[in-house]
Amino acid sequence: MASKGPEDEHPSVTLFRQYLRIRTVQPKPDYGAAVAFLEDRAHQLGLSCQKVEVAPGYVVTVLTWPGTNPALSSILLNSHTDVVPVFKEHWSHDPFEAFKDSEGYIYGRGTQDMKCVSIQYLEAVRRLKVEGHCFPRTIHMTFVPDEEVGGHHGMELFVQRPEFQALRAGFALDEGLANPTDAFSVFYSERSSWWVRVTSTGRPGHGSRFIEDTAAEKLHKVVSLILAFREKERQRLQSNPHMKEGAVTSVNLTKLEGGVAYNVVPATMSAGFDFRVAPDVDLKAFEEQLHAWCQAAGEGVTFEFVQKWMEPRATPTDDSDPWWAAFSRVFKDMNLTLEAEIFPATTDSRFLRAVGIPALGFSPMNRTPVLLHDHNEQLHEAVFLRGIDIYTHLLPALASVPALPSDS
Ligand SMILES: CSCC[C@H](NC=O)C(=O)O
Ligand SMILES: [Zn+2]
Ligand SMILES: [Zn+2]
Repeated sequence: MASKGPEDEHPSVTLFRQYLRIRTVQPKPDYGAAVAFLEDRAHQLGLSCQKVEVAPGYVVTVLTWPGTNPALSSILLNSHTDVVPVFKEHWSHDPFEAFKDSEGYIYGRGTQDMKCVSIQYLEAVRRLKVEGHCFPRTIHMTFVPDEEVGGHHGMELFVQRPEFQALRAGFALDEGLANPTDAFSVFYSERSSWWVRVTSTGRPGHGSRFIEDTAAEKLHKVVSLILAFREKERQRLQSNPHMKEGAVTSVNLTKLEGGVAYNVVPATMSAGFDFRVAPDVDLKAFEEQLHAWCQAAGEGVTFEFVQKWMEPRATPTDDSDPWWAAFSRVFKDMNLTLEAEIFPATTDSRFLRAVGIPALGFSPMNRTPVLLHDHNEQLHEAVFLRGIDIYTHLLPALASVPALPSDS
């Protein structure tokens, strides 16, 4: 596909590229610049803009398009403003320049995760407003900080605030993942993150000796047991072509710590694991399993949680659910294929679902490889623009869902 020159670039693409150039990159995101950009958009679109500082320096920006029936609950369109760091030397273009190649591929951190979605929401609302539409339900667009490091200074705090209650959200959309095929992925649940530090203690001594009961031997045992479990889950996924990644539990050994010198046997060593526990797992039983692995390794092996999510929830995906019916109908009408899945990592949707708000994770990117957090993250401008079309069909459908028992 031939690319248009800058003079005839679609204005929504130009806006997307402007937003990509804002360096909201962890660990020191320029949130001030993002909030200023969003305030400007609110002004351009004639929308009210509320800023809620959930922690010092952490602002949630809320743009609101009021509905015609204030008695109804609202639609919440969520996106996070931060992006993950880059290894610049591995990129073919500056990740914060929003370079577009001659074929129309836009390179940049956040092209998929998830600055595309933020701009698609804004541009879909703009188009619908310009065309003179209005819908019964209010649409709120929330732009939150801190998602990429866990949302503890973002959505986790926001859902507890009176300003959040006042939004009266009945249903939410948040991020999903690209899909390399013709189909679009939608996520109705997600795995629970359990970050676990296993600490092993044992007898120290001189590095030249056969010391009994060392911390390292016992740590090795735990690591082996956990990696054997990993292999079992990997096989379970691989042997079933219908199974998606989010349906099994994954684990990776992500940290190893310990040791002071080559010739000193250390008394303590530790290993860090990133578990992503599938939503159908009995969490209490799984914690018992962690105890059992440590116990099997020997005396003095313990574990602690660095991150532990205990409230997995699923948003209904049966046609008797009015939100799902409205959402999926749009895809049927547009002749697009939807694949409903469990999100393999975590998103801010978990905080919304935990306070009882049904949420679907959806980033409208088909025919696109999954490149979030990867080098050369990119998105084709045609896929981006098609995403705006999809939202211009989705928003009217969702914001017109008739009154529900939960609305009163
Ligand atoms: C559990 S907090 C970390 C959140 C992070 N979210 C997106 O990548 C993730 O690792 O899934
Ligand atoms: Zn994201
Ligand atoms: Zn991310």
